[in-house]
Amino acid sequence: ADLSTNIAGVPLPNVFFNASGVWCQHEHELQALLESQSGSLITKSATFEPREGNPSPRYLPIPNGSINSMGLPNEGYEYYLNYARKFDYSHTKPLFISLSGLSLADNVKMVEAFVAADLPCMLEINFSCPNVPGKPQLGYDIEAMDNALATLAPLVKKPFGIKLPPYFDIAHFDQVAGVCQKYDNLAFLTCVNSVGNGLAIDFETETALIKPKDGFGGLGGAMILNTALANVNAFHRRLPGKQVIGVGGVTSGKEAFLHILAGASAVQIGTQLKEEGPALFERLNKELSDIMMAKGYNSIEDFRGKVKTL
Ligand SMILES: C=Cc1c(C(=O)O)[nH]c(=O)[nH]c1=O
Repeated sequence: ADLSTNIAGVPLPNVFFNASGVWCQHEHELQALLESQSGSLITKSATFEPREGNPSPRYLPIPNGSINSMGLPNEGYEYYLNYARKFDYSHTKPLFISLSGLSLADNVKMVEAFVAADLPCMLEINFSCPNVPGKPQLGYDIEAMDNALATLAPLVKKPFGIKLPPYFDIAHFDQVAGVCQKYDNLAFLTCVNSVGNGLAIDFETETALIKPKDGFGGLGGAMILNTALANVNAFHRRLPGKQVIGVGGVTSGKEAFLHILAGASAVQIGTQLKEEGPALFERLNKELSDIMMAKGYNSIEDFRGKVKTL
């Protein structure tokens, strides 16, 4: 079956790529994604200055998923800007760049640098990092998000996307969609980031599993699939002129199929990629293709967003 798709008109040979933050902080990791069967690749969310991030242990697999409080470790935006400059855009797969400034001013400076470089890469601005102590995430401050978009959208000029946290209230879906609708070049939403500030405790040692933030960290993996599907479908229904990239709980072709059925135009993988490595993408392509053939679908558009209701 044909797993190709496009985001803001940019073709992807297949729907799969990494979730920002996983297998993408350093060039050798990005190279492994480039050589994998992924349909694209996205860099670790960049801040203006390089960051060490939080003390370890800061990521752990747990039953049905993972918990992390990485603390935005990254090489600084210039590292990723240089990578974007050197990237061979004749590749079959496009490059996405994730930006996660610690302030609007930092996001402005990074966006301006990328726009000035005039590169074909796609920007995904992260409004939802849950793990920077003292920095409440933009995604849960609707006014701050609107203000950020009012500043950043005109600067970016070309189509771009934002990475959103999960929402759990219909009124919030309505409010966030209302804000996003105002920005014509906001072309896609990536839903969802980790479910913020969970707590994993070891029964034997009676101790939190990860070191930062008293053990509080973002939850990912299988346990967040149904929250992710709801966010993908909520924004797919509310924003027909925009696209949604689905992420959360994809461990096989089956969950990818469900994300697309919910409305996703592409599918990112975090926890499962962290655990399985880039060979995952060959498996997912085969599993999704087999599912589509079994159901009589030839392309993504044959079933995308067509989830039925009772
Ligand atoms: C960019 C920081 C993020 C981090 C992090 O670096 O702690 N973890 C997540 O689960 N999501 C994020 O957006």
